[in-house]
Amino acid sequence: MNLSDEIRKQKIAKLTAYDVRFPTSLTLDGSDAVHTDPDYSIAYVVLKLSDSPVEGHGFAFTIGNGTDIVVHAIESYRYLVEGRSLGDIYGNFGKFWRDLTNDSQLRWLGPEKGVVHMACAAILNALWDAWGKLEKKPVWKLVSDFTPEQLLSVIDFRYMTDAITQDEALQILRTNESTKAQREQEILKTGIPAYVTSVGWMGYSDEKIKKRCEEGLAEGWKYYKMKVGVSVDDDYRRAKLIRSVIGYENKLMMDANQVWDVQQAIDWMHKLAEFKPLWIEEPTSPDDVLGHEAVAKAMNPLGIGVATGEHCANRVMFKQLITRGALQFCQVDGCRTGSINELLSILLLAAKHKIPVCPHAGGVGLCELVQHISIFNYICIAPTFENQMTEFANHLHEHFIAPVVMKNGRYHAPLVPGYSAELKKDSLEAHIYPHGSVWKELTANGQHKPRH
Ligand SMILES: C[C@H](O)[C@@H](O)CC(=O)C(=O)O
Ligand SMILES: [Mg+2]
Repeated sequence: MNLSDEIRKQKIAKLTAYDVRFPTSLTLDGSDAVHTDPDYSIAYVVLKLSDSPVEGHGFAFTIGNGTDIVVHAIESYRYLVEGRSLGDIYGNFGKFWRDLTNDSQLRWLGPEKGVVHMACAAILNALWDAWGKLEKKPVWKLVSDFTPEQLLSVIDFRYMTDAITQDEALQILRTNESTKAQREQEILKTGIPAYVTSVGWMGYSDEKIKKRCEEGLAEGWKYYKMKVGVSVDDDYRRAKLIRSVIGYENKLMMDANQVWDVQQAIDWMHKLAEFKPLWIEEPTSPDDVLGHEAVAKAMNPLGIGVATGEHCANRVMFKQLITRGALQFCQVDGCRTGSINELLSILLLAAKHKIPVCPHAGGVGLCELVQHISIFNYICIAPTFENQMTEFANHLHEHFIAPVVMKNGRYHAPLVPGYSAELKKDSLEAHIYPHGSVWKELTANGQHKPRH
């Protein structure tokens, strides 16, 4: 990896982690069949450097209670991060990724899954943010400018080589190399396609759903997602309502958030099939590869795909799902798997199998992150927008220093250096849990009761 001396000499001087929560449960933004009252939250990492005012900011997304556990886990990795030079980290990022995610004792809590993996993702996201800022590039541009060989060097291919070899990955990247510049110009002009989730959260009234769909149409949206899975009669009524507003020329997707047994998913979706959903998302347990495969087989004749990924812990799970034909839409998440290093291996595997990647972004800050992933995926790995769109949820963007820019239902490429992950100072301070001003006030007036 080519690194300037300026970058190489920096050390990570300090890692700080914060528990930051937003009270979205008050309005039921983000609610679904199983997460009925989420408070969108992040375990937020700030990395200070030894010889530069640049800071790396990153996070893992959570939905309230338990964010403190992720913060604690992040702090357990401090000894591997503080004092490390950036030359050492970025110079061989694949190796650093392995050092971090496979700490010989902490790995027992995963490995590469759950709270420890989310903690690693938050730290790695902050490192990518710092790298982008030091190179004065948004992260999508930083990664897109890598040569195929440099790109491969940040990936840990262990556990993937039976599904995709480094040579196959190199081939995919080399095939796209000569036309990268063209696609970069294209996305700078027109952005990338997106779909909107915030029209159909489970806790919204019919009136609110109708209004949100009408607003969506006026804003130029073509793809809409609704939550399903509590009552089939309610789902039927809501799907009919949404279709009556958006018509059949626009696309509708459905998300069950893991609520069903396998056969129940199949039966339920037969009842909703007349609304022609493009996909059913998370029909059953996120770990149930065979279950997803069975649902996919049953949905195929109905023209409905299976989408999943927001709860897929790592590349190994994606390997099972993709190679078994158990998903038709790959919903990688910017914080659950091990950041860009691991995402790259999943994107390459998806490209090998011609599976569209539609990153998950229903949360706080996820849209800010995943726009980078979709952009470099399009530029370097999967140069198509056929069924390949990025989720958008219209909440809490105002708290970020460089929020997403949406126009006509499309993300416009972020131009600010870094990973778009940095919170405004005031927002951070006000939302720190439980002592930030927002939480103090909600607790004092009885709108919030701590759950422990
Ligand atoms: C709890 C989250 O809001 C979840 O419902 C998001 C999700 O499933 C999605 O965006 O997709
Ligand atoms: Mg979902």
